[in-house]
Amino acid sequence: MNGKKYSVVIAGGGSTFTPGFVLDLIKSQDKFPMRQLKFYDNDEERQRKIGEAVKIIMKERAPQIKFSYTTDPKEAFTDVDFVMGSIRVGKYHMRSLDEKIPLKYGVNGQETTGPGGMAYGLRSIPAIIQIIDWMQEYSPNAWMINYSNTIAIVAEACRRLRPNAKVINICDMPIDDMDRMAAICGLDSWHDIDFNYYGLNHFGWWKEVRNKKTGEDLMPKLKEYVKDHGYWVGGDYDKDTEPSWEATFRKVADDYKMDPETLPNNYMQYYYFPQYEVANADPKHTRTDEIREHRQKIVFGECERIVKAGTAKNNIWDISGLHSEYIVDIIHAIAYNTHEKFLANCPNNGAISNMDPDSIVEVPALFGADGIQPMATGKAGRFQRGLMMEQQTCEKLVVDAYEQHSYQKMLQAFALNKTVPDASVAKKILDDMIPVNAPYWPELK
Ligand SMILES: NC(=O)c1ccc[n+]([C@@H]2O[C@H](COP(=O)([O-])OP(=O)(O)OC[C@H]3O[C@@H](n4cnc5c(N)ncnc54)[C@H](O)[C@@H]3O)[C@@H](O)[C@H]2O)c1
Ligand SMILES: O=P(O)(O)OC[C@H]1O[C@H](O[C@H]2[C@H](O)[C@@H](O)[C@@H](O)O[C@@H]2CO)[C@H](O)[C@@H](O)[C@@H]1O
Ligand SMILES: [Mn+2]
Repeated sequence: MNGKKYSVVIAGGGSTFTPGFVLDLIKSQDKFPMRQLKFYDNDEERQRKIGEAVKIIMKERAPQIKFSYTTDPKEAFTDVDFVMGSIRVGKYHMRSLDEKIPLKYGVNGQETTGPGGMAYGLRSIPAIIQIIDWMQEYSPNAWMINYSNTIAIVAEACRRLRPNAKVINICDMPIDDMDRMAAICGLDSWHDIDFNYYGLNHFGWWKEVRNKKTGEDLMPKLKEYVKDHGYWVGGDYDKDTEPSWEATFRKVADDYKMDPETLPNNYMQYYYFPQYEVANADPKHTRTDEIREHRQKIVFGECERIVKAGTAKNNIWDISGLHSEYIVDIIHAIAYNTHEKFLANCPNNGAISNMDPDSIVEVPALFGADGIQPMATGKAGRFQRGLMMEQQTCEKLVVDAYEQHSYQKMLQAFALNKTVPDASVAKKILDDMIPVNAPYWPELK
């Protein structure tokens, strides 16, 4: 340990994941000692509901850490070592439209994939760039660990618009999938697994999965299980897993059959089976509605209970999810220069030998004080490379649309996407999305 105590700001303090992240930071004071924790949000009321509960949590469990929350960027981003990006531009209101507008035209509506994911990505670009600029102005030595989606598009925008910024774009889906692989193989957690993985964000495959301790190749055992059950573990492991997530993890059994040489990221379902997605969607009740009825209700209800009770004793986050442990691991690796292996979304530069150097890819990387060192993953398979070239071109076209304020580029991004059957459908979806995204998108001409 270097004796230093760190200062962290969560951008998106009103995020449903904030309390869990805070509890994990508190739990990790031995490995990541802190002197200050701040929240920043542009929705004062939403953030206050979480902030007031966290104030009680901090007083009871970590009084040594100075806590505050603010909507003032200078106050938020001054004197910090790490910025955690957890914003949702347009909030759930816009996510609901990302999901429902495509479904009006028989196209799957989803948070980070298809037209919904591209719409979300275009909204996120200016907000993330702004946060990067505030960080660089007020705390020039800080690192930003960005979770804010659509990661693939945000990462391409960072590559183009802020190539030297200290930002790492991460995703916890492969970690969640590997935690399931560990459970399937009778191991404790994803920490017991070594792996070779490549792809784009929410669009990837495992080439190798091994027992980190013994070196045993776990792929045969996993393939035998996954072909029937996907990544669904069931029992105690999945006692709190929501029905739509159960369907996703079970669907991996079909995703896997598209290439039995590898194991798929569960997001492949949206690209392999778009007709299945539409057939099983309810245009009037999408994932956002489920979250409003579940995660958001639970999180804000628990914060209200804590404030009313005046204590955080026995709160629901004491056994926190995977989401935030992963982030704490990453921040620790950078703070203490451990060069541990995680996954990052970054410029390819040869990590996948037969993809363009300027592709944004999701690959294993060593995380340290100097940022990330992406690892060589070898060649993409012919099937995977074809899929990736199309998808990453869509992602690049969205950033073209942002930079050039171009309707044509955004239309091409939608029309090229594997989830959209016809350019005339792409146009209808885009024309419906433009007015509702006016507060967030550049004007597309
Ligand atoms: N990378 C990953 O694998 C991963 C995993 C889980 C969640 N996420 C992402 O984390 C983010 C938070 O998720 P959530 O469901 O908790 O969202 P949420 O809607 O509950 O909270 C997001 C917060 O961001 C705030 N916000 C929106 N625009 C802002 C801006 N310009 N500046 C400051 N604050 C702003 C909102 O007011 C809200 O309080 C989303 O982008 C989600 O997609 C990513
Ligand atoms: O529909 P949501 O909002 O529940 O989830 C969308 C997000 O799903 C993934 O994150 C999961 C994560 O994989 C899991 O370990 C746990 O932490 O829950 C997260 C949210 O459910 C995905 O990686 C994110 O990018 C999505 O935003
Ligand atoms: Mn993700």
